[in-house]
Amino acid sequence: MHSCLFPGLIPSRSSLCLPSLPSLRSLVATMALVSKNTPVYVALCTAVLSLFIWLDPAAASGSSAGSASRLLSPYDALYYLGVRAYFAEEWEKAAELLEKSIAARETLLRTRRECHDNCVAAGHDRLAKLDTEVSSIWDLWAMDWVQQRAECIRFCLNQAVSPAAQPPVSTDIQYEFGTRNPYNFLQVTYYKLGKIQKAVSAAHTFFLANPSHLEMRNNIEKYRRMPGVKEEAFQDREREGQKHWELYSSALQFESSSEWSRAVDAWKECVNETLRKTEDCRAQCVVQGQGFPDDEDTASTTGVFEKAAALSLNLLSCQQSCVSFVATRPGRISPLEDFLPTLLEHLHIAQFKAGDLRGAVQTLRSLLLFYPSDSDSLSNLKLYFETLGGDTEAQGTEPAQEISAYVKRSLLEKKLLYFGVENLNFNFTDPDLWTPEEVIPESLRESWRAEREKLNERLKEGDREAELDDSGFYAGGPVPLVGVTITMDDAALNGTNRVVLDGVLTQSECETVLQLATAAASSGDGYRGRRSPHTPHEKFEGLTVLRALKLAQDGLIKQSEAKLLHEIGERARTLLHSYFRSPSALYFSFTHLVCRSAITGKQEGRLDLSHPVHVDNCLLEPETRQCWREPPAFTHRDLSALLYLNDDFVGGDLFFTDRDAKTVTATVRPRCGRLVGFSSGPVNPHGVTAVTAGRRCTLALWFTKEKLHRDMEREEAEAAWAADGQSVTKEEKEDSDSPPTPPRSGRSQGSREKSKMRDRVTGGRDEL
Ligand SMILES: O=C(O)CCC(=O)C(=O)O
Ligand SMILES: [Fe+2]
Repeated sequence: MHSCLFPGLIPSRSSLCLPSLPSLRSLVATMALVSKNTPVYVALCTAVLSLFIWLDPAAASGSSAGSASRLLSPYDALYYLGVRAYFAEEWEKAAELLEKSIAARETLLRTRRECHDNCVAAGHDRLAKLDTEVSSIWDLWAMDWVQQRAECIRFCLNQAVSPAAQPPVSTDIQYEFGTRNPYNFLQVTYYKLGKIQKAVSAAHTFFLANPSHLEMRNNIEKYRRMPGVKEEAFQDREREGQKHWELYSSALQFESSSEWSRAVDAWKECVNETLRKTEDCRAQCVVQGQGFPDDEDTASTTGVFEKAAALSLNLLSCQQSCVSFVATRPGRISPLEDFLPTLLEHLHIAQFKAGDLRGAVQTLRSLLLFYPSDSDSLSNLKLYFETLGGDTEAQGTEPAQEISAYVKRSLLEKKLLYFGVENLNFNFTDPDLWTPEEVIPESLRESWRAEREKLNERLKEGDREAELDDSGFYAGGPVPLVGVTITMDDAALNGTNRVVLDGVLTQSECETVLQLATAAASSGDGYRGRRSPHTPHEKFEGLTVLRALKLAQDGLIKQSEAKLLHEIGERARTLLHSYFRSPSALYFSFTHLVCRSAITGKQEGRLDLSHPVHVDNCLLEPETRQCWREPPAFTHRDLSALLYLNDDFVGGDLFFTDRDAKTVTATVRPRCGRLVGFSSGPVNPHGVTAVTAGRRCTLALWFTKEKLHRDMEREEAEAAWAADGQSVTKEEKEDSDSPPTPPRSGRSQGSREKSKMRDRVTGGRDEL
């Protein structure tokens, strides 16, 4: 029941085409699983769900724990129903069910924690017998203890949670809630209901965990401009679970303003809150249940002890992973490394600065439990002792008890886990950097050493980027167009698979395309000027080839101008395909003519960028230098290109950086006919400096090696031209006299309608 409901959503989702479809990775993933039996399956699932809700009235109410007659409903079922109501545009119902599913999940997590805590002591009396008995009797007492604990937890959960809500939810649902996607649905739902304050807090809650979601960023900006929307409306509804991050930020702030005693308080609270949250997470591992490791064949052929070992290893691994869970900020993919030791490091320094030397010694001793031979910590300890003078009592301060217990328990878990890795084929990713070498089996250390050496090799100056670019492109091929020159290559641009070509457009071609941008912007069709999704100080206008075609059909621009836009894209593709010696065909993935204009009067003291540093096909995480090829990044983009049209503006330089998103490795000044090409992956983080005066126009192009991801809109424009008997690859003579023709296909019409919706809060597909 828990996993059968997703396919039911797919037909609704794809057929309704609502303006702001929350990105359900899981829905898309499940789409592949939809078989020809899907409608039956969907109907069955829906029927089962309705029956469940009918049998258990508490389900629809998402009732809270505490009374046997009103048991807690499964939050995933409520969520599915809420999403169904959303796609059926039943907004009241959607809001009610989505809220209930959020509340039911909160209650479930709280109940599990309570049951865990209530049952900690269950069966302890049996444990006392372990020392007194031997052999098989010993086993029986141990099993008795397990059963007592199990019975206690079962009883506790049954008091409050319906049986259907007790098994773990599917990973899809975990992902949905982990990425706060229910708030994405709620944002639209409340907007539709005219409940703007609630829409704002839902938008804000979602955006905090999805900071690169451009559509939501636009929505938030629109909300900010709405009369009556106050700053207080931007509330994080998940704030309760993120207290330690709030404390972390304020502690850092106190530190930077040298308010040491306030910093001490904030760091202490942050440590406590982090420990509390870790315990909470670990309790969930115990109560929600653990499956066997992946290899089910082994699990089914092995005996009781091996199964028990597999299960306990899974439990330990889940508990260890809480370190990463707690250390990952909302909206980040990776945890902050060494989180707890880092907090202690900050704390002891703040204590020292605030004059609490005894506290500083205690915290430093706690830190030394993680890194017993760290030379900086040891010399700090010496310094603290010296400062304390003869106060031997203070010098002898023991580490904090909870930290000692934490380290001791963690070490024991790691020992068991590494034993499993070495001898039982178990996979375990250690979330900590402080794990002492002696806990890690020698064979594992050996293979890590080899990997590290390989990486170090690669990190040697100059070698680094070239080694890591796996795009398949290989810069340095010929440039097959007369008049085009290579102005900067990899060496000049200080990177890999980057190029600047000049002379790709003539001055008059630049002027024509610039006029096209002006005409499109003032036509009221196509994209209207809207605030840049990247900065409030600039306006953003864009035009695709298909929209240009429509403007031409409506007689607002010349056909030849629309075709020129198309043709110069082809020119760029030919040049870059050859220069980068692309091993496969390159398809257009997305192209638009885009202008960024400084908003006058809003430029004073600007510190932001016109386009923040990013990588085109993955999500860059500068702290870890990782780049995640996953949505909302445009993961299918392989090659990026910018064909510049003018230089009469201030600012607006393109720059490349290192993966830290800070170290600028090359800068390119736009000018008419200059084409910059680069592979879209992690070797090429880039950004655009603020445009502080004038308008900067560019034809931005992205290519993909996968035909599946080619730009269908572009093909639609080509088909329309072909149907008219017009060539689309050659420049045409002017045809300003030809009468405007209506759009040719339903799909074109659809696109136009979409463009009209663009200014609404719920916005359309984001094409940036
Ligand atoms: O306009 C530019 O120079 C760069 C724009 C860009 O990086 C992008 O749109 O992804
Ligand atoms: Fe880019």
